[in-house]
Amino acid sequence: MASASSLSVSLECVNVCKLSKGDGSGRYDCSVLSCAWKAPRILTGFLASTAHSPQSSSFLSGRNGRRNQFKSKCEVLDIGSCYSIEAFGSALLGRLIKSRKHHVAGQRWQLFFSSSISSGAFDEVSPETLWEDLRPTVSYLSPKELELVHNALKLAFEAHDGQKRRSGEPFIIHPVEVARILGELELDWESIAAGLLHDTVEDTNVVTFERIEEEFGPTVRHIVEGETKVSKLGKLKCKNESDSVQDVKADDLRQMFLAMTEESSIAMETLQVFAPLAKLLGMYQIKSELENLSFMYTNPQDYAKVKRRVADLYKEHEKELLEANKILKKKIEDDQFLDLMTVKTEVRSACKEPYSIYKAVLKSKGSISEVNQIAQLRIIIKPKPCVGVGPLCTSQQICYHVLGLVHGIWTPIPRAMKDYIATPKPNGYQSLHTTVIPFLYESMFRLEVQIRTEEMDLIAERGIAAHYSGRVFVTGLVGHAMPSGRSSRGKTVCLNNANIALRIGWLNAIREWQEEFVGNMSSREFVDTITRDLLGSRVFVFTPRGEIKNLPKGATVIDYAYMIHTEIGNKMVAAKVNGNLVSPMHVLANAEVVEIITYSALSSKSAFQRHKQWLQHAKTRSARHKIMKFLREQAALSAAEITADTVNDFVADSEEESEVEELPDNTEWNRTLWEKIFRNVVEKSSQGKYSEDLLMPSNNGSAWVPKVNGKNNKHLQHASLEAKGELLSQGNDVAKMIESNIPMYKEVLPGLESWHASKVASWHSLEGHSIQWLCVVCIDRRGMMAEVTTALASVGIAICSCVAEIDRGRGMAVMLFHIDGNLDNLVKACSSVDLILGVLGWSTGCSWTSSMENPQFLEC
Ligand SMILES: Nc1nc2c(ncn2[C@@H]2O[C@H](COP(=O)(O)OP(=O)(O)O)[C@@H](OP(=O)(O)OP(=O)(O)O)[C@H]2O)c(=O)[nH]1
Repeated sequence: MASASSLSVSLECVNVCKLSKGDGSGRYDCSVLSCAWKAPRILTGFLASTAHSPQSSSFLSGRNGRRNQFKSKCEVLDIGSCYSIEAFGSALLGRLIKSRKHHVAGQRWQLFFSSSISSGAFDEVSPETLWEDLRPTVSYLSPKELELVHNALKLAFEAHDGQKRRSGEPFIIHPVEVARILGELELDWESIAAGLLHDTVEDTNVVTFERIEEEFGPTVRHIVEGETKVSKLGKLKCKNESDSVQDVKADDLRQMFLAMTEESSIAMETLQVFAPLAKLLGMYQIKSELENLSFMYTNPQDYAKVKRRVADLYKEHEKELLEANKILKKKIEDDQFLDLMTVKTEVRSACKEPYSIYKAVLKSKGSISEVNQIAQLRIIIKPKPCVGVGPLCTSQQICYHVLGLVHGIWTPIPRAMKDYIATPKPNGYQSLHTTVIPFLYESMFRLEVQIRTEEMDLIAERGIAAHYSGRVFVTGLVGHAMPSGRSSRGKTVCLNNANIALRIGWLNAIREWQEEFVGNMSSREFVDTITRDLLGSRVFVFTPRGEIKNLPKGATVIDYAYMIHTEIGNKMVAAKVNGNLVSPMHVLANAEVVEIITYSALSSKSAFQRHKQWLQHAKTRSARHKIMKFLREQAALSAAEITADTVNDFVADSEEESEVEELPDNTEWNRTLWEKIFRNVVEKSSQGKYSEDLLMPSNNGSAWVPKVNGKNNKHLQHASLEAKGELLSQGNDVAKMIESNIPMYKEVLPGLESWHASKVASWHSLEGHSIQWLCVVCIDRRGMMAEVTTALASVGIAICSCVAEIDRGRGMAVMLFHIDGNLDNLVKACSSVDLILGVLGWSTGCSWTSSMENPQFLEC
């Protein structure tokens, strides 16, 4: 049983919109379910928020107020930017209830339909008949919990007694159906009780929240109350708009006319948002139901064509499928290894779902009449919990053995094999896939074979619900039986926490994103982020330790760094792929080994500049958000005058640009920004530290202008510095050089300060006057010097002298240039030097003769 406390994801707010009541009540039933739920509550809220008539033949049968429902839904989801995976999970589940019946309507090779409430049995509905019907579904609960659920059912019955839908169906059937679906997902008793009671307070006078809390505890109340608030909000909204009754009716009528188009836009939304979310949550059954129904509504012609094609193919290949099934079963039965290692191995025939077939057609740019591969065989292995002494083999190894059997009897199609056991999908899905041609010499009938254990199959069907259900799983090692959990519906279950933890890694990613993005991202953006980043095509790369990391296709090193850890992304200065230094903008390819080089002492300015550029190359929204946050922080640190507004403007711009994933024309922006930073840093350095009289007056009484490289340099801003501790004097006291304030200097190369000072002093002494210098600290790599000098030359900076040192042990280098150039050029130069791959930072300044009492410096 799923426990409310069993999940690490605790979220503050659940927002849910009812799809439709389907009862013709004409009320505005958009709802917000707002409560602090744990993950299992996703499912309860999701169902509880959705009313559905099992008898309805329409996918979305709400009649009146539908338009408002959906308008409000968007508003609701955005309230206070409070969103959560529960919100989406809830809304998602809402779509499920309706779809149940369509399983029946659909021509499937394998049908299942759990509801046993028949439409003709309305008159016989009583608490006891309903309980008889529901009980088997929730039989995994303890006797005490069963009693509580039974009591909830009795109370719900009492509350809804006499209430009927237009169809004549007693209202109580809806909450019982909700409870049934929750029961099928094996959620905890509180979720199921709340499912039964979710409409009792709102729709009846019998039950109060206090009573629910008294009889069922605060958790059940919390869920029911949250759901009820949602519905009330919809009603209040109507009142607040102070519409007259006529107005409301007119609006209802208008909406009736719009209903048909609404249905298709709702179906479209389901396809675009909710089905992908079901996929994300690993709820493949639900995903398929939602997709097929939406497909039917959005594109009835193609839907019908696909169904016809499936029926034709089925007729055509039915015999082959049965034969293949038989051959495989025999092979499995005769296999001694399987006999030794497994309790049983099932072979099930299945058919690809209509919408999946259609997607494949679109992808191949073919036509529906060309579809020829729809048959699937699923081999579900149940390993023995304990064989002999010690581990004999893992359950995964049994799967690979079965794959060998399949390939031994049938010809596999080259490169069609997929190993989702070694590299599970982000939603936790594990299975081996291969496609074979079983009767190669007689027919081109293709068969997709999926091989997995019972445990993997459970996750394949239920996804997140399997993780948080009471069911625990078969251990990975055959021969090491873990303590057996409750046996649910005859299935052996054992705990394997490591596996579970591994598989819910993606859930943690969502949680992390949610924490990260609350307040920064609208609900819709959040859904987009998840669907795009987690559900699109993937690329698999390795960490230097050999762990597999899984990113969206097109992701760059930047995405990888941020996926590993926000701080890694923030401190990245370069990266290696397969041992070679690459740009962080490098687009990852499968099987690359990616290593991130970080540097903690990067100056804020430098970090700002490079991350600004990276922003355009981060493919994942998650990385982009993290970079934007970082940029704000760095901008604040770098220069007070780069106001939050400036950065916000920039961030807003880049958000828009990010859709097209293009590099911005950054030259103008860079220049302005860097000028600001330069001037600001210099000004900041002098703020509060120096009194006016310490500034050296010029001969003509105006502010003193330093002579640099022998010339009066008007462009240089200047500041005097406290003599205490920060002066570097060198040699025969002919020059003083002020250390620029970039912390990396001390760490990068030992003795750097004195090396730096001595070089500057010697240039100073050689020239006989102040000189301008630029120091670049970087990673030691081929071509670095050429790139830096090119950057300087390209903006008109003259290089008078240059020295460089390499620390091979650390793979770092420092270059010191005696330069000649004005501030504008220097700004441009530093800006482009900063973007050179492997540059960690730079500083610039000028030397002063010792005769000057108040040394001046320029720091960048
Ligand atoms: N339960 C579950 N099953 C999965 C998952 N991913 C793939 N499958 C199953 O494997 C089939 C083939 O998937 P893949 O081998 O990845 O092939 P693909 O690249 O063509 O999608 C899917 O059929 P399909 O017709 O391609 O379905 P669809 O995923 O395109 O809708 C589906 O039956 C998953 O995450 N969970």
